[in-house]
Amino acid sequence: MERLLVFDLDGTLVDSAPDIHAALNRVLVARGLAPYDLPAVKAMIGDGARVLLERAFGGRGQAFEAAALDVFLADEDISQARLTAPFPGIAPAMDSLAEAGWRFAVCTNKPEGPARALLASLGLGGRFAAIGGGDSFPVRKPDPGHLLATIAAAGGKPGAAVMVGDHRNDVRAAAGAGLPCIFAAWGYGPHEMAEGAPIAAAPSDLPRLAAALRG
Ligand SMILES: O=C(O)COP(=O)(O)O
Ligand SMILES: [Mg+2]
Repeated sequence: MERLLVFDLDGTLVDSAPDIHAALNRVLVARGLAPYDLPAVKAMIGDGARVLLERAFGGRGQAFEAAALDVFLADEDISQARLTAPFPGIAPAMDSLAEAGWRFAVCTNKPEGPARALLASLGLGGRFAAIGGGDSFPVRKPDPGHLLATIAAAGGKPGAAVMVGDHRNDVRAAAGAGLPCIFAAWGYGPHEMAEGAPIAAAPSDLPRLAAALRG
């Protein structure tokens, strides 16, 4: 059976925090609120754009405004890579996985439109059999339904799939869907979020770990 590696996007495939940081701070500063530093923003990523803004506004003692989410998502930095790039080693790791017969999908809590645009702007869009965004299905990670729907959209089978992600939401979605997850140590989540999942120190570990999980 054809094996499918399902990548999380922000913090796993691409280092998008610098662009998210810049766009978020523009929204805050335009409203007279203090900006955040990059590590603080990395710690707020993982549950989608709306929750990111709720956390950022909440941290400044302000209620979330729906209008701010529209401004944030319309910011070019969210969908056009300016500071964003694939993490070092991702491209060669995908090349060797593809040679070993793996196909790829993306399961991200970022809304699907910006996720697709971002991957296209990096020249990566064509590498994925499916891109499941945070608003593509009725549920999103950590709900396993998001991962299962993405696998189905890719024409894959959960029994031949592996998730790779940098957040507890990725680990829990995979556990709920009954498939293994590799935790990406290069991402934004602290290692405790692996919750016992095998940890890849670098993308170059992925071919070996994925093969061990679905040999
Ligand atoms: O947009 C987010 O908060 C998280 O996105 P991810 O699921 O690709 O990490
Ligand atoms: Mg992530």
